[in-house]
Amino acid sequence: MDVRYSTSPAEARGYDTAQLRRHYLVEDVFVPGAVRLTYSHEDRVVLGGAMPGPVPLRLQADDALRTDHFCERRELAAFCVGGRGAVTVDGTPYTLSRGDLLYVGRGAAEITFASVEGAEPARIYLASAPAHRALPTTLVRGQDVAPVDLGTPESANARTLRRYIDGTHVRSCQLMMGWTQLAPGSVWNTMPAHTHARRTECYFYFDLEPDARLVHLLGEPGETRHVIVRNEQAVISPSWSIHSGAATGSYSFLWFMAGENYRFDDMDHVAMADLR
Ligand SMILES: O=C(O)C(=O)C[C@H](O)C(=O)CO
Ligand SMILES: [Zn+2]
Repeated sequence: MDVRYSTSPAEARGYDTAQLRRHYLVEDVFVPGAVRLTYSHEDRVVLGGAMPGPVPLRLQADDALRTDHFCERRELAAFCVGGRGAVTVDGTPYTLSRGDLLYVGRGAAEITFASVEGAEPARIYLASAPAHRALPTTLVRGQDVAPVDLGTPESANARTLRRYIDGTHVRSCQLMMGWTQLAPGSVWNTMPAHTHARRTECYFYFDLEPDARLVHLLGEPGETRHVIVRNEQAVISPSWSIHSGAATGSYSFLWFMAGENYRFDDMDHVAMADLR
């Protein structure tokens, strides 16, 4: 497990490109035949990916957690980004197609990932946070999540947001998660920008063409920095950081949050005039 320490706004002001990337960018989310995880000390979230080949992959606890099982004291969301996957939780299999999400409650002991035979290998994005109680493992089909349209083509930020985990379809302790898809021709997400001092948020960008790049903005509103992101990479945003981006082509992203409070819309909005 790749471990990332928390960072402060004062430190981030002095980071060069390599330091910004080392602290905030997660480059290799999907590695064939592996589960790759990053543990962040920001709200103790874990993010990563599983890309099972013919052999099922087991989700291990890792020394960073010092528990017997990964979900012994945490909850997990597994979102199918591509292919068809089977996630088995304590003997119960759930089949996921692109756009489906499985929430796994605290206490699940044995979690494995497999690709469905004959289908394209599954790419399953993983997001996790500490949990104070056990809530039911729940499968959410993408088609059952209501879309909300945001932005306008004139502002190049027309996009559709789907909230998968916000207390409606799934009860969770801390995790809030969703999928935002940019409309053709629109490139900006989350602008005007916001922070939420109460929570860490991570973005996982996908559906970019191989040569396309996304400029992800982070940092305090008055001291922004950027990282250049390619397809299927993730960015960790500490609670004091904006999280916004524009790409050279169309894309999608998964966002998840964990920390204090459980209200999607308790953002601290940033006026355009305050961005630097
Ligand atoms: O497109 C957007 O705007 C988003 O998806 C915003 C995220 O959901 C977010 O930052 C929630 O705090
Ligand atoms: Zn946010």
